[in-house]
Amino acid sequence: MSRNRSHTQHSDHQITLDLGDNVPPTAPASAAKSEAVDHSGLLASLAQTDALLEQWQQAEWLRPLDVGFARLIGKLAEEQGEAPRPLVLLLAALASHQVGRGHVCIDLTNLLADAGTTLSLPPEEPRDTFTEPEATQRNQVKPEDLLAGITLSRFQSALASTCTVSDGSLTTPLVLNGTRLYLRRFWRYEQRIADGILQRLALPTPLADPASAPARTLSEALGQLFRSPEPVNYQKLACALAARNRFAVITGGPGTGKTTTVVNLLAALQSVAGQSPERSGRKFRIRLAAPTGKAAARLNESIGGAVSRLPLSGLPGNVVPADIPTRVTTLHRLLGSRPDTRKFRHNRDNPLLVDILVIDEASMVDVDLMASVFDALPASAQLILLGDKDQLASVDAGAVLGELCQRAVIAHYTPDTARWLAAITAEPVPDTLIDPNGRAMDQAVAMLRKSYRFEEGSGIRKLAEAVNTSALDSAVLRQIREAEFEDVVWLNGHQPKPDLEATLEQICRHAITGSPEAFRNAGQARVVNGKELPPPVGYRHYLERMQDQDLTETSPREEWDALALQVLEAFNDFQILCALRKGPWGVEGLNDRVARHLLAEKLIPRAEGWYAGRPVLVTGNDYNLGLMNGDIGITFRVPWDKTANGEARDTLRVAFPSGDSTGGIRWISPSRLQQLETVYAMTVHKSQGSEFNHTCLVLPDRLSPVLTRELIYTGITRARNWFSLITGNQDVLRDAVGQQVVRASGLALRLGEG
Ligand SMILES: Nc1ncnc2c1ncn2[C@@H]1O[C@H](COP(=O)(O)OP(=O)(O)OP(=O)(O)O)[C@@H](O)[C@H]1O
Repeated sequence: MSRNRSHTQHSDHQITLDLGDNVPPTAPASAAKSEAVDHSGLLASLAQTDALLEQWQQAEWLRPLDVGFARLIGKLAEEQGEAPRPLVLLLAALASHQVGRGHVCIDLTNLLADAGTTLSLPPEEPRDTFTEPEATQRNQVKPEDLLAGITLSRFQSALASTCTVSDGSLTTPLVLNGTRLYLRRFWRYEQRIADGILQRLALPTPLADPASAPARTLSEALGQLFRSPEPVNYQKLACALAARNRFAVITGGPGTGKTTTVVNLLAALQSVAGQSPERSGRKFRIRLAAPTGKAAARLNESIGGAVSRLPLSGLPGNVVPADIPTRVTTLHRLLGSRPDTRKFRHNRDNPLLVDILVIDEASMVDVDLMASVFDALPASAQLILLGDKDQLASVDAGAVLGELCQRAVIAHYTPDTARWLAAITAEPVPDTLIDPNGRAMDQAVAMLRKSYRFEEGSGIRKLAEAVNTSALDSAVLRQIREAEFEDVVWLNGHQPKPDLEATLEQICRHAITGSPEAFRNAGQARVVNGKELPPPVGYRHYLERMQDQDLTETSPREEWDALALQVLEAFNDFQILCALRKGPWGVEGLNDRVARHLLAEKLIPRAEGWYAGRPVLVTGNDYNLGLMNGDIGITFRVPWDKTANGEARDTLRVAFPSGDSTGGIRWISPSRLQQLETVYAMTVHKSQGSEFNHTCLVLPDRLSPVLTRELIYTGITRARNWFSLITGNQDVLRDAVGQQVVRASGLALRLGEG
């Protein structure tokens, strides 16, 4: 998953399995130092391989699911009268392991070239103390040692000789495509996505001829919608490109105008529909969706304003605001998720009633969900994906958006596309983006390149760009260490290896106040886009707002709702983000510690269990309660219940935003909430799709595979106005940026072939 990671050394082998005649059961110290310990015996018999997989499972290197899958493959082979091959079982377990790590398949060439890095085994978690499984890890035979003498042709001949593997034309549980080995389900997801894209790209477009009536309408509409002069108006180019194709991707960093662009695009498309004699002026049915409740809520908030600012009256085709939806739903809701099954209500047999579907935050959509989207869309429906290609990929397998945008920076527009774009938009397409050998897929990807949210001197912008382009050199590091930016501070950047305990205390103090004094001019009088910003805050801010209320049992519910909304907004003004989950630098450790500090400051009444002020993060979808993974609520003490003699009685309720644009609140009793955690600290993974006024990114004291460029970039870009960094070691930021996520998949290849 990550490149450039230090390689595991061979010096600490201890053979803990019975290796038969080849190798003594416990390798002597001298042999342990040798690079040449032969582990091939472990692949000589099924029993040996099975025992090895069992050991890897015990050490928590593999999931029970991975080992179970390998055994199932063995059983299937036996049922077909075939002697199961140890190598096939090993590869089956490893392919399943890779899926658990977000890869769609396992690339056998990469596996042989560098098994340790490819599999991220042994797992590296920066911890000082070892639990029992971790201690056993130290004695494991490592995959790279096991595979040391094996060649690609040996893999291939083993896979060719079993009925459990095919090229996909047979219904086998494993599929081998070139050197990529898939679990069939994932091969199918990828195939369905590729087919859905290629089929759409091949559909004829009525806009192909710039002189045609629909193309002229599009051109006129875009001219009305984009009036302000820009050296190159990438938003306008993106609109034209996405309007032309039944499948399109619009990618861009924070504040580059993805929402603005898509709203303009939808207005332009409705304009074309409104003028179309074939449609008799009937407008398109449009739906907007996002992968999580949080992301949907965020788009909900911004889209209404963007639609209301549209200059619709000047557009051809009689476009009215109601033609552009402002309600955003989650993808699961849109597709019709059903309890206890991965299957959705909408599918090939029951497609969605939609002409255009827009998916925001598409980087969070995994291959399973994306394949379901294509299944549920009518063949002629237009799909537009929006997202930031540089963010972390989905938690589950796949990195669809990232893969589709692999060539986005240089665009690779063919001269034909460039001519068409110039004719429709009257915008010049820079020569650097033109490539006579551009592929069909390239013609459907648009990248927004100018940030409208962050001004030129913004440290958040500068830092995000430096991380993204690996240009985090000592000059940029010095700038953030020496607080040369208004919006960025590295709170302990002057200490190369700060003391653990002192740093954790510093994080807690920062969590309470937001440390405005650390920012330039104490964060005072900072003007952004013509508006003066309040200085940065910490958690004291929302807790004081909560305490400063004088509502009683007779106060109308709307007043409680208004208070909850204010407190939730105030909570959104600060968020600690961690790279890790466990350990002192992780979410679990910091949540405890911050709560204890807030208690000591008398800002909360207790630090454990349920209490007024406890912020919680929902960690799984709950359709009965209408809560989605990622939703954040705050616990309130409310006087709504009555005792037996009719007196008001205080109880706790958790206030969640209703998730639509109504600004309503859902009050839920803590006992009804099943999957949640306290959220003073949150992982960067969980923060995807969210944005906070002030974000504090906490990085641990040493590198681990999870610390990647994508993670750092995602953490930084969650900050809207203020960003603070605290590190356990000064080098960890630069080293993490040197590690990039590369997820194995064949989607780009399939699309390139198409
Ligand atoms: N062409 C433009 N001219 C001036 N301001 C713009 C333009 N495009 C976008 N903006 C402004 O920049 C800000 C960010 O725009 P928008 O919300 O569309 O970006 P985004 O890429 O969707 O952001 P996010 O990072 O939140 O996904 C908004 O305040 C918007 O009004």
